[in-house]
Amino acid sequence: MGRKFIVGGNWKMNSDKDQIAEIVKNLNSGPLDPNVEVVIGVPSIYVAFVRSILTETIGVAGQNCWKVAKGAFTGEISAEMIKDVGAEWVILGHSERRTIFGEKDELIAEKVAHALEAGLKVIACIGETLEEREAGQTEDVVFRQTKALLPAIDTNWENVVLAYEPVWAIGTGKTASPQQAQDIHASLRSWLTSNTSSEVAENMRIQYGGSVTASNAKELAACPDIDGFLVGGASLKPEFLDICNAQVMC
Ligand SMILES: O=C(CO)COP(=O)(O)O
Repeated sequence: MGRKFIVGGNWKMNSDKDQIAEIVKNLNSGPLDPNVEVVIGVPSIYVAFVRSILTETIGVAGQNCWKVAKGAFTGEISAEMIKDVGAEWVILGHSERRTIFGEKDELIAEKVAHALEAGLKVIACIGETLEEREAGQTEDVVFRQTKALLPAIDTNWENVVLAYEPVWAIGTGKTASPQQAQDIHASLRSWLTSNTSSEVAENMRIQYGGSVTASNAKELAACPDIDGFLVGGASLKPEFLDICNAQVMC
């Protein structure tokens, strides 16, 4: 069986209740390709609201969580809480968490381990900065970021999706070319073969993220190792449906 295409929307810190009602109305009315899994990452405070109005065929994700279930961590939210209010997924290790909030590989691994233990599925993000790409370090960086996750994931690979998001392509309008993205996805898959198992590598869904829009989605979706997208800005717009349906339209 092939890998099921999976498209995530990452709303980041955007939207209010009125805008959410509008976006969800659009998603609920579709049409959505039944062969594509769709998940939307919403601000935690809106998870319950989104879950209550969104069609059950679309998953809901938190965009971050803390690494333990409960305790004296003022301002934090646990994986258990995200699950309790109806989300099935959490996005972890996003480059904005890494750069703005200083999250390191080790902390991200702890979060991934705990989220999986709590019963959430995880979209784990990796990706190089422009400086790292220009210094020829792209593979070193994404392999290092993925390696840090291995003990955290252990045998739980079926509940993990990897999102390759080159930092220089996020929110910049500068998409990786299909070839650039495909090259890294293929290298990651062969790294997974060597460092996990050929079964894990073959089944692992690797999303591409970074300025994905309805106009570049089809070409990217046609690449053999691109198994979906993680979409920021365009996930707030009606074109998100076209991105979700990109695979059937190519
Ligand atoms: O960060 C992203 C998704 O997680 C990508 O954001 P953009 O699609 O806005 O570039």
